[in-house]
Amino acid sequence: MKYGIYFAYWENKWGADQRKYIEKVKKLGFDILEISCAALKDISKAELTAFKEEAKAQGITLTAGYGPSAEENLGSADETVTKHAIEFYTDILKKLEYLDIHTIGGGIYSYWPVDYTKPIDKKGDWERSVKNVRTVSRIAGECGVDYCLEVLNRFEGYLLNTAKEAVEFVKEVDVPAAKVMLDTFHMNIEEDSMVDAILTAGSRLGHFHVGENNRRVPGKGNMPWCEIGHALRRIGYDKNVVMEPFVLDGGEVGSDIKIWRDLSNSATKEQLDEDARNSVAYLRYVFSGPASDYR
Ligand SMILES: O=C(CO)[C@H](O)[C@H](O)[C@H](O)CO
Ligand SMILES: [Mn+2]
Repeated sequence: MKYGIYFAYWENKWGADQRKYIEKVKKLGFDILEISCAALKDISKAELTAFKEEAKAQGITLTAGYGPSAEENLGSADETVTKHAIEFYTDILKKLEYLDIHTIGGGIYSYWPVDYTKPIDKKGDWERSVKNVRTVSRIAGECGVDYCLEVLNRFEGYLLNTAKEAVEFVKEVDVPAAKVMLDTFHMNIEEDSMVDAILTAGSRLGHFHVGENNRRVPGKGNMPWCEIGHALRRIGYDKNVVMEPFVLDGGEVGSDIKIWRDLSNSATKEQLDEDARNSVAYLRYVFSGPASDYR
């Protein structure tokens, strides 16, 4: 398994300049930096090249996350929206291919965060989304990218709330590049058992986000990390484990993630870095070992 962190731990804007985090995460002991596709929308070829070269020079693997806007919703009943969404993903996937990024994950079958003041048509949106994710994940496959559908908790999404639903969805899409993505923060709200959810996803698990129950760095909350690691080893998971801590309030990120207090306890930049460094060392230790080993 390779271990990473989402840049937004340090930022309050999705579209922030993310290149500087490549060197930082390398120094902190990570293998991966996860970036937001928001930064790729209007990026120049020169900037893309600089990004790619920096990652190569530092020996860092890049992955991509995204929370699509309502205008990029592949499940929308409005054909203008779904047409625009398909064009948007086609452009992003080509950029990911150029950046040598092989994983995109998030609520990329719908939009995020969902506006619950509007009526929800789960059945209709599911059908439209399966059809349009099929189109987009075929393009992803041609670009060498795994299109990973993140299971989100009920307050952030309504189409895929459990691993079981995501497996059904991915089976209906029936394209090899379309995979299930789990996130321990969301699983903790929706799943009966963390272990059973991972076993349910099995070989379809394409990407894995880790975070505590309150979205602090792994090791600072109450998640059963030993059992989670054991379940990942049981399914032979050898892909990416990306931590997605959110501890800073304020800005676009604080508002979308619903951070209404400073979960960092007024941490300095150095303390935030130190927490990330210790957390990835902890995860490497807890998640390693033979499939039969609980320790
Ligand atoms: O878990 C998540 C949201 O709660 C998602 O992984 C990301 O935050 C989202 O895709 C935004 O990039
Ligand atoms: Mn996540």
